[in-house]
Order: sequence, then structure tokens, then C-alpha cells
Amino acid sequence: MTDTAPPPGTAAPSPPDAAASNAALRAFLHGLPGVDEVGVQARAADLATRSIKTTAKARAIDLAIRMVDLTTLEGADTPGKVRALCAKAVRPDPADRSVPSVAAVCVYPDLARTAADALAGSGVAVASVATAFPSGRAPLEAKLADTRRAVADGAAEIDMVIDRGAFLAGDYRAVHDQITAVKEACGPAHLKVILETGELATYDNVRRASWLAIHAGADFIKTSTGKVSPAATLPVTLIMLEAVRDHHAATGRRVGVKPAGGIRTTKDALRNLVLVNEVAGPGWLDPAHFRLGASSLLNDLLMQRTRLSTGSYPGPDYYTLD
Ligand SMILES: O=C[C@H](O)COP(=O)(O)O
Repeated sequence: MTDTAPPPGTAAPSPPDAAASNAALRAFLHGLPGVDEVGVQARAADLATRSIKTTAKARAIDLAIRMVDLTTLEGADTPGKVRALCAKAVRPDPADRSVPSVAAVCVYPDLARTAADALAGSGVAVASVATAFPSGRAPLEAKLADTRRAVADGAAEIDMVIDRGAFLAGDYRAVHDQITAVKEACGPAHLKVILETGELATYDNVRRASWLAIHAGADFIKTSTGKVSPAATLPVTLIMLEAVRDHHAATGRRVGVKPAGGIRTTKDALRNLVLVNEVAGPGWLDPAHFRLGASSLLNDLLMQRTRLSTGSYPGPDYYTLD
């Protein structure tokens, strides 16, 4: 339990029903307990200093690998680059079959088919950003078409961005309705809702956006696109973990969390796992409920894994580029 929120089940006023007016949504979101900024930063900093025993570290690194959404979201992405990333996702270290596969490969919608073909039968999911990633500035019809295309091309997971302009203008109903419409367009695909916390200005807004996305039906809430700084900071992830914890306590529905953006080192990954365990609880220590969105974390996890088992680092050219 953190000192930044009341006990599970008491953190929020009762959510309004699905058809609630913007005023009712506003009353709910602004009725949430305010975030104690200093307290949340101190708690995150304290948890970041926790050390992990060597045996537990080996297990934690493998768990972190299994939680990675291996990401490429560049304008210069090519089918060849995506195929190479998929090969790495399935077998991160071709010389060591004990290294687990990652959870998913995350790409732009036009490359979802390429990724789906490359990952067929591997158990690694295709995740695709959608809804005019990263800005989210497009008409709803375009966002829904973006989503449907990615799912039709093989994406089992959709990472949508919220309309931050509408959120910051206080039009919570519009943000809620876009999320529910995209969720419907997803069909069987899971929906991760990107809050882009670096643009939300306050921790209170991070808490409000978390509850809004959860209330609208998100399967996961995700911190960032990776295109805006700051991205996945520990205090922000902590606030989001509190929201899913308290929602689970109140309803029994377990929403996942995905910090993404700027997570580059094994130390970053393990700090996140400590946070998950201490704030949300061990029920989230699973790729079904926690992911690490990252374009260049996997190699460091592989290097630290090798160092733990052999006592030395592999050479700098041992792993293919992330
Ligand atoms: O969704 C994942 C992010 O785009 C990855 O960000 P990153 O390149 O900072 O790891």
C-alpha cells in the first residue's frame, strides 16, 4: 500500500454510468483524491532503491524479457526491419534457447501484416499503434478505420492514443466516447490506451485520465508514445498502478499497465517490476497485465542475463541491434 492513495475500494467516488453527461464524468474525475506530488515522488524514489537478490534477479530479467513489447515506430521503418525485429522477438538470443520470447512486436498499422506473417505460430503477438499515432489528431472515422485495418492485418493488440486536446479542454465525454468506439472497432483485439502523460501537465490529470480510460473499457493503460518527454517516469507509472489496483478492488476487473518511452536499461526494467509488486501486487507480475514498451531495452536485458549466468558480458557485437 502506498501513502499516496486511500485503501483499495475507497479511492474513488462511484463511477457514473456509461451514458453519463460530461458534467457527471467531470464530477467523478475531479472528485478523485488529489495526488500528493511530494509523496508520490518520494515513494517512487524509495522503491527505486530496493535491491534484488541475485537469484531473484535472474528470474526478474526473464520476466522482464517476457513483458517487452519490442517496438519500432519510425517513419523510416521497412518490412525488412520489421521482419528482423520479429525474428529477434521470437528468439532474442539465437545461441541460447533458454531465453524466452518477448510479449509482442509493436509497429505502425501499415506494417501489421508484415509482422503478423513473420510471427505466425510463434506465440508473440502483433501490437499496432492506431488512431493517428502519435498526435491523435484525426477525425474519429479515420481513427476507427486505422484500428480496423490493423486488426484485419493481424494485430491482436491495439495501442491507441487519447485525444489530449479534448482531455485538457475538459471534454471528458469526447475522450470516453472515442475510447469506447475504438474498443468496439478492436473486436477481439485487446486495447491499450496511451495517456501521453508528458502532455497531461499534472499528476492529478494522470490519475483522472487513468480512471477515464479504465471506465471507458481499456484493457491496458499505457504511459506514453515514446515521442514526448517526459515519458514513462516511475511516479507516473505508480499513479497508474494505483488506479488499476483500486479499480480491481472495486470491480474485480484487472486492467493492465504499460510504461513505454525511455525505458532503456535492465535497472529501469527491474525498478518497474518492484513498483508493480509493491503498488499493484503480484497479480500484475505477468505479461497479461504488465508490459514494458521499449525500442532499445532488450539488448541490455540480454547482456545482464549473460553476465549473471557466466560472470562476464558478451562482446559489444554479440547481439543484433535493437
Ligand atoms: O511504445 C513504445 C515506445 O514508442 C518506445 O519508446 P522508446 O523508443 O523510448 O523505447
